[in-house]
Amino acid sequence: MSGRLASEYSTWKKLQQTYDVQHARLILKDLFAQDPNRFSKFSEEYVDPTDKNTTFLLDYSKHLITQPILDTLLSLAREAELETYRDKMFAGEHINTSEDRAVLHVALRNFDDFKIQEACGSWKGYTGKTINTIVNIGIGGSDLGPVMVTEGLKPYAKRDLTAHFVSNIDGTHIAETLRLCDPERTLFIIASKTFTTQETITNAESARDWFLAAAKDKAHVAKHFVALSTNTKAVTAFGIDKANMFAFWDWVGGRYSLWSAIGLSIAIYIGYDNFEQLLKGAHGMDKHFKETPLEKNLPVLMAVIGVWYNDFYGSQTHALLPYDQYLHKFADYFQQGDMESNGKFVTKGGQRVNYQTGPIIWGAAGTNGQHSFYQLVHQGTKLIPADFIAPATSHNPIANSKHHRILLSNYFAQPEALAFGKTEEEVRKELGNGASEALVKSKVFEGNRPSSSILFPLMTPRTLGALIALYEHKIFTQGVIWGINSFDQMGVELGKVLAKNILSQLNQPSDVTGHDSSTTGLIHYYQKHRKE
Ligand SMILES: O=P(O)(O)OC[C@H]1O[C@@H](O)[C@@H](O)[C@@H](O)[C@@H]1O
Repeated sequence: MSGRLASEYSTWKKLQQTYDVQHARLILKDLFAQDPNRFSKFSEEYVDPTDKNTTFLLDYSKHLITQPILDTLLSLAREAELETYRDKMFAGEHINTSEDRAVLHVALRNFDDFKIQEACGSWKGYTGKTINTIVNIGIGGSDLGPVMVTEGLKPYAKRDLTAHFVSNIDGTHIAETLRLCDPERTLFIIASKTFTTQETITNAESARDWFLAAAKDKAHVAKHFVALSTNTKAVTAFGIDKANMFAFWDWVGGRYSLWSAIGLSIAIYIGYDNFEQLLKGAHGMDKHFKETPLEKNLPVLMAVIGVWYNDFYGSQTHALLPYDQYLHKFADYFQQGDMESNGKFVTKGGQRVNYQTGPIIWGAAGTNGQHSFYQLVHQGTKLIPADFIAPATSHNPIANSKHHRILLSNYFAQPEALAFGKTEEEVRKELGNGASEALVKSKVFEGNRPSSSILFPLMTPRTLGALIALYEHKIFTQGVIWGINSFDQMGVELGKVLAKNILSQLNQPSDVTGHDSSTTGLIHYYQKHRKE
């Protein structure tokens, strides 16, 4: 985060040479054959420094690395002054330089300083009925975290409460959600750091109209609308009482905000005690990141291995593959977490980078992905590093855990198949003599496709907190190495500005001015065919 070009570091140059000379020889099958201790060397059990019961295993042995390569990757992190920038973040220095802000989501997990009260339960609606539904209206960081965590921790949910999340400006999203709600028993949580986001404010206004159509009296809004924001003025202008505003601060980035008041829907849904456990789990990982030597520092290891593929192997993407249905939003969440943080082509010093920065993050819950895109992961022409994530124990051990054993057999098998593949010789043997050459070739798995495996005992609030913080710090580390500011999001602005201009031109064809012929043609076609 010094803002220097990573390609200028001596260790970067060394890594490039190492790649050029060695990559053809980095074959997982051989690396495992040469060293029977490879697994124990390249795996680490995380034990939460504040709670020995929160653990998981990170196996990074199925990566195209040797000890000297890993050592050089860690030297790269040192040359980029990772430790200094990490300490600056924890000390509250303004490492978000473009916005001149501190980056202190880690302070929210130091929850002695932070309390939010449980808002539901005793909370009654305007007719005196208890609240049984919450609707979080927010987008981006004010939506994805609450959605991912409430899904992830559903087994801890209070069963008498339903949570909905509305984000898209598409009227279908709010309309379909409101169909499921009773105005007398619904609490709307308007989540927006800035309270100016067009989608959120428009959805909130439509929710308020829907509510008032039933409740009639504006005074009842106070019982059914709360706000999570940094912008008191805009919240009160909307008509939400200041007393119903849960504040937070500009040093909490949107995509790092589930730990703040933005987590209210999570706290209501799983209860405050469980929310606190989530924070504690993240705090444990913060401590690990802050205090563990880089050689054993799990987010750092994941980050530097990611840099190896991204910048030297030319991998374009990174897949997140949780073998846990509860984590089906995990990849969506880190799509924003990673891509909005590290999708930048300019360093903090303002230079255009001459290397790749953030990878494209994608994924789906296993085993669904296997029946969809794994064909390409196994036999396509692209190298796709992947993280396989699973719990040893399921919250739903139905059929004597038969489902879970099958799920986990797939979780173990896929990384094995990716790494070791199937040779032509093996295929030939299997098919016997008469098989065509084309058929033989089509059944070969080249292997040597790398992955990490993360295995934890059971999905608990504390474990999920640790896992989220693990990835946050991985993203931070990579941002430091690439010299970019991981904490602004200038790239989302241009489209917003253009949309605002176009919105004012949608009435009639003669209003459409100042665009290229493609954009003009598209808007004209829309104007011809709309029925409103
Ligand atoms: O929480 P608010 O202010 O509504 O922002 C919601 C989202 O807006 C987007 O444009 C991004 O910048 C995200 O980082 C942010 O989380």
